[in-house]
Amino acid sequence: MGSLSQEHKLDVIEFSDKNLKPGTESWSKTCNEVVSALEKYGCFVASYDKLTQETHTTVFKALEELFDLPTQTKVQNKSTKPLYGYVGQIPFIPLYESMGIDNADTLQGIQNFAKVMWPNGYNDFSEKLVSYTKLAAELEKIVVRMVFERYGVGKHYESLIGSANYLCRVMKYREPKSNENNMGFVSHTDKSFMSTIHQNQVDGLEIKTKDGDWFGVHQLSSSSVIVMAGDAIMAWSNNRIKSPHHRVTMEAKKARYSIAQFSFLEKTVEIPQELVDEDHPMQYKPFEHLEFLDFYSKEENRRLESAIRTYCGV
Ligand SMILES: O=C(O)CCC(=O)C(=O)O
Ligand SMILES: [Fe+2]
Repeated sequence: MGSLSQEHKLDVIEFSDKNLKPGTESWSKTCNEVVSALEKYGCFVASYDKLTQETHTTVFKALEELFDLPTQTKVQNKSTKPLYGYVGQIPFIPLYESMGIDNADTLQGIQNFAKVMWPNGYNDFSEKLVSYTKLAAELEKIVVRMVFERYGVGKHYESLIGSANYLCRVMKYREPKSNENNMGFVSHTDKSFMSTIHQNQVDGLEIKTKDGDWFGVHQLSSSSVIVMAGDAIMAWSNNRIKSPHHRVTMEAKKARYSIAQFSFLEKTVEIPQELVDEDHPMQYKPFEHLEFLDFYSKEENRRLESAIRTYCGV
């Protein structure tokens, strides 16, 4: 792997009560910052003060307990939806293990998952995890609203976000052994509309710029959440926002835990007509988000340079 560029750094944008009142000057300023960061790198760091140190600590303790379960229990995490179940024990990404939780912003969704992991009774895993996932979903909705307002299509926000379903993937990257490569997860773009990522205090996420340079994401705090554009918002925005390639490289001699939460829209996604004009001809046909996921889950489509372009590009 090539060396990392030191020239790039993700913007850090503050999300606190004082700049989250729609209609205020500081709300508009934050909308501008959000869109300019997304247009530049496809992601940014939200400093989200509702996410407390206590929630952070509680959630990652719960994840440690979860990943300490026997593999034969963890593989019971299955779903009828493509790409929603257990992933691990894969020879070319040996450090990586993850599980998927559908309807992750609801206590019920997490309880359905927890019942499978602890069939004989039960701890308070769901209450702990939901204290994070609800905040992550809320943050994502604020960001989406800001993007819509900034692009002058606020009137489409409610109907789009009303159809969002949240998949949470909880992840563990174990530390590499001395004879192992430190690749945690391969380069990819997310298939979501948007994603949020929160990590324990172990770094590893790397982002690719539009010019092809890779850089690491550092100095995250317990209230930092990375907000990242997925392929679906790239299509919806008619390529104004690009979903960035990213990967995980393990440097520390300590396990990394992270929580990625992905929004999927259970409706047809189409570019608002306001975002199509002579200078911005329509780049993508309308598509069903979950059918796109189905397409991507097929082996022959997993290594496409851009699955979304192949799927519905004009
Ligand atoms: O663990 C991370 O920081 C990133 C995970 C990721 O990119 C993904 O699950 O799509
Ligand atoms: Fe990702």
